Amino acid sequence: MSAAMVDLRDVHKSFGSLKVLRGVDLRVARGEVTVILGPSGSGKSTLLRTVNHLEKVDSGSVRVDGELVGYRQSGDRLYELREREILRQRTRIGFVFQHFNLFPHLTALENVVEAPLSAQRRPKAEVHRLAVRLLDRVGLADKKDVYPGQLSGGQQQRVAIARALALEPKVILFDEPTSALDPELVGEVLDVVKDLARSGTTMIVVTHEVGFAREVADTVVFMDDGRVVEQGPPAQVLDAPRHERTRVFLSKVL
Ligand SMILES: Nc1ncnc2c1ncn2[C@@H]1O[C@H](COP(=O)(O)OP(=O)(O)OP(=O)(O)O)[C@@H](O)[C@H]1O
Repeated sequence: MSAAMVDLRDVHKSFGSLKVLRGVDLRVARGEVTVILGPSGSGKSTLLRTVNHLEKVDSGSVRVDGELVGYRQSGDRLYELREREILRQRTRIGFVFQHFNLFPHLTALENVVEAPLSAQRRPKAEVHRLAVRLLDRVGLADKKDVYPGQLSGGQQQRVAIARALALEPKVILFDEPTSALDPELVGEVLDVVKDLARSGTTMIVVTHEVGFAREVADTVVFMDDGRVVEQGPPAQVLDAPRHERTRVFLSKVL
């Protein structure tokens, strides 16, 4: 069993003949923030989606908090878990998408309480108190009864973060959480993610925000062409990259 909160070993994934992940190893320690950078199409989103079994791996293994994701092992054989078990695992792996994916017909508060009530069957009063606290934490205490359509993109994304936190996940995965936002709204969302980092939330963040990576990441991973090309502390990967491909990428984005 691994001490890492997230542990990927030799993960391969293809779509038809397109090899998108070509043997990825990734370990994220408890309480640490890993930022994944890389060119468009390098496999970052696909990698993130394998962590909660939104994509099934072709080979290799994914573990979260020591538990194999999506499969049960018996002897040498792997059996895919039933849908219900997969959904149970997903409740402990938060996911924040580029496009928020809030329910438009539910208020901010109702969006936050939905999964803890339906998937975790926790007591209503407790979940409501938690949701009010979380909306306050993301700076939206006064918006709890407002529908997503009346919120800015940055506010919607902050509701989505509160919704992920409400499941009390072991890790939160962020897939380009600010890419769909107007530039002036990026900072308010990154500030919430920074606050989570300070409080010791384990996170994997796919982003193009190199400044954020420098400030917040414990580990920066640079991916290219389905492989982890380089990983290490921000000062190493961003300021003294060892690989030519990392240098070329950074020279384009910095
Ligand atoms: N469900 C799918 N079916 C077929 N091809 C896919 C699927 N999902 C992703 N791909 C392809 O896999 C490759 C990697 O995509 P992925 O989204 O993981 O890259 P990325 O590094 O996150 O890129 P970006 O920064 O543009 O989001 C791309 O060529 C993409 O078109």
